[in-house]
Amino acid sequence: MELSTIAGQSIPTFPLSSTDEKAIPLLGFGTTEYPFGASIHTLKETILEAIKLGYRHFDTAAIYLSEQPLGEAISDALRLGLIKSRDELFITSKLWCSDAHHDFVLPALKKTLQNLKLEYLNLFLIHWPLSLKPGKYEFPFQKEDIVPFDPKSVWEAMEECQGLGLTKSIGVSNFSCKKLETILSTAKIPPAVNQVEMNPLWQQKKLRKFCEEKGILVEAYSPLGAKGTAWGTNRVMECEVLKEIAHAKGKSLAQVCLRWAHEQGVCALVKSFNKERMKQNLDIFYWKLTADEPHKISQLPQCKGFPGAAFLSDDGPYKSVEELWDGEI
Ligand SMILES: NC(=O)C1=CN([C@@H]2O[C@H](COP(=O)(O)OP(=O)(O)OC[C@H]3O[C@@H](n4cnc5c(N)ncnc54)[C@H](OP(=O)(O)O)[C@@H]3O)[C@@H](O)[C@H]2O)C=CC1
Ligand SMILES: O=C[C@H](O)[C@@H](O)[C@@H](O)[C@H](O)C(=O)O
Repeated sequence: MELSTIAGQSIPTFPLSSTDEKAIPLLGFGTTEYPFGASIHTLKETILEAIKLGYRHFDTAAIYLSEQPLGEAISDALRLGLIKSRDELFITSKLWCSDAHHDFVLPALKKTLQNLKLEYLNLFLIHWPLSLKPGKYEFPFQKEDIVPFDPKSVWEAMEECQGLGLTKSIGVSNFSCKKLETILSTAKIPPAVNQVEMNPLWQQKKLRKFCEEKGILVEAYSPLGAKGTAWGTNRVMECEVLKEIAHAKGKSLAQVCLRWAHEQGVCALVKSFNKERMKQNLDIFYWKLTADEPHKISQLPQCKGFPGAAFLSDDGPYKSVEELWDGEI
């Protein structure tokens, strides 16, 4: 793992693929919020502030409504000289489920690039192993819009996107080991990343071991439990064991969660639109957890924050959370 110094901050990076000279910074800035787009009018300034603080990795998605403000912030950062070139940034976006059909993937990526005013993404992910009727972007979506998902043809289209140079790497999100196996069984380009919920209360031990064996980098979303969102809970931020560790270290509970994720060898994506917390979340690289602390964390009872009930339908493809996560819940 190499250390790259950016804007006074050192965020460790990892060389994700041979097609991307820009290694992935192992801490990324999340741009979703609940409800989606709630602070769309201030988001550009927030992201610009994040760039000033030293964030270089940004996670967006077509469904978040944050692609456009992120693109505007990047243009402003270049104009203001905060960065010399777009190549200094690592930008991820995601294919929404209504575009998870072979012929819709490339147009969706082109639209994403247009929103971002960029010529390429660093990473393009299938957001969920799920398809919705094409053209439907309402959120929350209707159960009757859920249609069968064909991983093989969607992945082929993702590979075409990488082949065209419109994204340097491709990957998936919210995929179980079994669903990754399905992709790997026909893939010409294996997924570089699986972005999943991961925090001290949902540690993903089995999935992480599988991904490590296959050379797939795990990205941890909701590393603080996403308190206050439809997909999160306050359980992580109110966990007594984490509070005790934070108190003993003189760090915040959020910093303990992010440091723990970092020490587990994953890339953590954290969202804060508050300047002080944005700063605090960056300060996780110059101290360590002591040996007994990860041990205490590893003993915490596990409880998934977002089982994904919205993605279930009586007509399938997933009728239960066990089917959605292939029993890994
Ligand atoms: N692929 C997928 O399906 C998903 C991907 N993601 C990605 O992962 C990113 C991060 O996950 P997310 O779900 O947003 O949840 P997080 O675990 O990052 O939690 C975000 C919440 O924590 C608060 N917070 C942030 N920092 C601190 C701190 N230091 N102290 C106290 N509270 C804090 C934020 O509030 P405030 O802003 O007020 O600081 C916000 O309410 C997303 O933004 C998105 O990019 C997320 C969910 C699903
Ligand atoms: O009901 C669905 C959820 O809100 C889901 O869409 C989000 O968790 C999303 O995956 C995200 O990336 O933020």
